[in-house]
Amino acid sequence: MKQITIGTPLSPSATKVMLLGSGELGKEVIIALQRLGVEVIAVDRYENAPGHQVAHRAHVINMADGEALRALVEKEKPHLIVPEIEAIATDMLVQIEREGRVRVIPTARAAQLTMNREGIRRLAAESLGLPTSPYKFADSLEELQAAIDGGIGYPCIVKPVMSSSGKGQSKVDGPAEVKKAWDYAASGSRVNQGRVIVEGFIDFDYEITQLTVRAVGADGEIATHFCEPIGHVQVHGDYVESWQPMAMTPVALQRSREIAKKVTDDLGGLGIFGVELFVKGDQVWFSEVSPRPHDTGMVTMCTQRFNEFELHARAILGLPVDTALRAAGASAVIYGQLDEQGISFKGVEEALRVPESDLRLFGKPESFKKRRMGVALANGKDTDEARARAKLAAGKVVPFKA
Ligand SMILES: Nc1ncnc2c1ncn2[C@@H]1O[C@H](COP(=O)(O)OP(=O)(O)OP(=O)(O)O)[C@@H](O)[C@H]1O
Ligand SMILES: NCC(=O)N[C@@H]1O[C@H](COP(=O)([O-])[O-])[C@@H](O)[C@H]1O
Ligand SMILES: [Mg+2]
Repeated sequence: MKQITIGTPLSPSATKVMLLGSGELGKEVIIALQRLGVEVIAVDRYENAPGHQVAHRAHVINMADGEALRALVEKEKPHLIVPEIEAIATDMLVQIEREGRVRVIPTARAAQLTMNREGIRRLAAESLGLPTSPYKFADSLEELQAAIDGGIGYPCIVKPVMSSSGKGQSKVDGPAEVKKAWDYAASGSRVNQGRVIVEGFIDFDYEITQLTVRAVGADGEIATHFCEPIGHVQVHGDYVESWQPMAMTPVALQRSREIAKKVTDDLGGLGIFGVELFVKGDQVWFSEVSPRPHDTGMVTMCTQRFNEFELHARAILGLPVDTALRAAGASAVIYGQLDEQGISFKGVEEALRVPESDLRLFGKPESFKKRRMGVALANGKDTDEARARAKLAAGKVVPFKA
């Protein structure tokens, strides 16, 4: 793995990186890359996405359209392609990578396997033998019912095979709720595939994201680095709060990292991964993995020497990383609360008066009641204090339409 030479942006020597997806996570990756002198091209499905607002150039295309994707890659000729969301034409990324002119982060195969829950779940459970919830796939309501009756049982979780941030996901407690879950999955699927995964419900004590970085070491070999574990709370499958470090037993931490190492070794390439794990006592289950920065990892903007976006930027360029924790901290999500374009925010000043707090307002052009529009960050003497402060700060910020 070679280090990439960094040139001058907007000149023939420029080192060019194309982000596929330019939401709140991509925006921070772009800022980190630009600080290292990289020329960044931001792509998303709609105009004025958060990352578009801070990139050298912005494009709006249907990223699930392989031909549109290829045409843009040929026009921009980036050195690296950095997928930021799952819903992209990953088959085309595999082809482009094969042609050898562009590197896909971390690898086109990783993007392809994680785009669809079936790909990554079968890899983790069936090829790598990692512990996961029991699961089955279904293409119709009848198959879903048969999967539940045939062993998955109640309660269970139904999700579209292609979705994220909990879209189309529901918990099913009994037979009366199966049809509703099927219909909801069909409506929430990113690409309406009409296929779902049904998973046995894991009654975990807590869940974590183990941020795992694959970066080039001084010897030129790829080494794996772990961040301190991040604890989080999810509501309806979407993260609302996260904190770092999460206190874990030594055995649970070791098992988490063994699982993270196995799955990221298999996915390969360079960059950061968010490995999602469920923990009960010393027992650990693999849930899923993002081959990119993770939403719960936004907390690292106030906890680590280098946040997860900076780590991703460094790792993909072949540069050294340092995953050290600096201070205990927490993040709390700010939802849009309104279905409106061009909203404003009251209470920013009060939020920033909360001790050791900070805010990110993403600048998304359109708000939905449950769209993540910002995040509050806070430090404290421990994660309890940080969590209380982050929630307090987030609660002070009130979206309104002027
Ligand atoms: N089998 C399960 N048992 C118990 N809880 C679950 C299970 N599957 C999912 N959950 C809960 O729902 C959350 C979201 O699930 P999952 O990560 O699969 O969805 P997602 O839409 O891919 O989310 P994201 O894209 O934000 O990571 C989990 O973090 C967990 O809180
Ligand atoms: N769990 C995945 C995740 O958090 N992805 C982040 O949300 C954005 C989409 O937001 P939107 O749906 O509000 O456009 C993505 O672009 C990415 O930054
Ligand atoms: Mg998840």
